[in-house]
Amino acid sequence: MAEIRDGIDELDRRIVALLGERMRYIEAAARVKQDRDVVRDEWRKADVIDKAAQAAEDHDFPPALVREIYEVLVEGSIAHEFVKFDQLGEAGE
Ligand SMILES: O=C(O)C(=O)C[C@]1(C(=O)O)C=C[C@@H](O)C=C1
Repeated sequence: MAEIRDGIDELDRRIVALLGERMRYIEAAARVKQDRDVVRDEWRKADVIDKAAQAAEDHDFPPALVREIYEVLVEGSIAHEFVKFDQLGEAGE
């Protein structure tokens, strides 16, 4: 059991490292977007979640669970992007 848990812990470190890498792209998006109205993009959110669900099927992981995880992930990313977007605006004022 200890070996299994070590394996899970190692994978979790890698998953969180990748999530951090994803968040750096969110921050890049905040720098590139010119208008606060385009920070939230519902079409793109649905596109991201659909692609993640497809990837889940490819990797034998429940797609419905990935949809739930990505709903939280993308909403958290949007919230983070708004914070960064607003900070950039304040810095430029
Ligand atoms: O694709 C974008 O425009 C992003 O900013 C990335 C992202 C995401 O988390 O994938 C975040 C905010 C948008 O609403 C849509 C998608």
